[in-house]
Amino acid sequence: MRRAVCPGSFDPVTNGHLDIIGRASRLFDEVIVGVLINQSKSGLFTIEERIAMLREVTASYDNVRVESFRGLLVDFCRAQQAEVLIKGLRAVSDFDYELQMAQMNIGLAGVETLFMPTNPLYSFLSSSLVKDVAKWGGDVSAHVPDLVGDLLRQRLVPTQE
Ligand SMILES: O=C(O)c1ccc2[nH]nc(Br)c2c1
Ligand SMILES: O=C(O)c1ccc2[nH]nc(Br)c2c1
Repeated sequence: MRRAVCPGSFDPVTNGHLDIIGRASRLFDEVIVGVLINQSKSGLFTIEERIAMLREVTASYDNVRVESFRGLLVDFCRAQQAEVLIKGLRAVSDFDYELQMAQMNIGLAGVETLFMPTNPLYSFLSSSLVKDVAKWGGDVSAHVPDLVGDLLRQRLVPTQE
């Protein structure tokens, strides 16, 4: 059983994330989307909300599971019996940090990291950019699943000038 973990904050999930998750689901028997519980940073959406959004938008993939985790990513991989991490790469600038993490994770627990080039359509996307644009009333409907767009609008009353 070939399992892969796809980690992130997913605050919220974007079309870029969904592209990576969908492509990974076609390569592995099972993909576990790991939502990081990060005590030091409070996000826009709660962990439960992020998990609910992810489960909703990945419902059509029968081999994708969504779980949250805290602490070391490699411990989560071991607990899930996943040998591989899957990460999207949007630009060369992503690679520096990702390479460092990948080398650490191999060293820590022999967990491999496979990088997937993001669809060029989404290479400028990030959850934080989407939140910033939505906060000021910008239209992000092309960049996030409809469910997420609706929740963003509900959560972020456009900030008045
Ligand atoms: O949601 C995040 O923080 C995040 C970060 C980095 C990421 N690389 N690939 C994916 Br999918 C991904 C998700
Ligand atoms: O949403 C983010 O912050 C984020 C960061 C880094 C990322 N690499 N690939 C993807 Br998809 C991705 C998404």
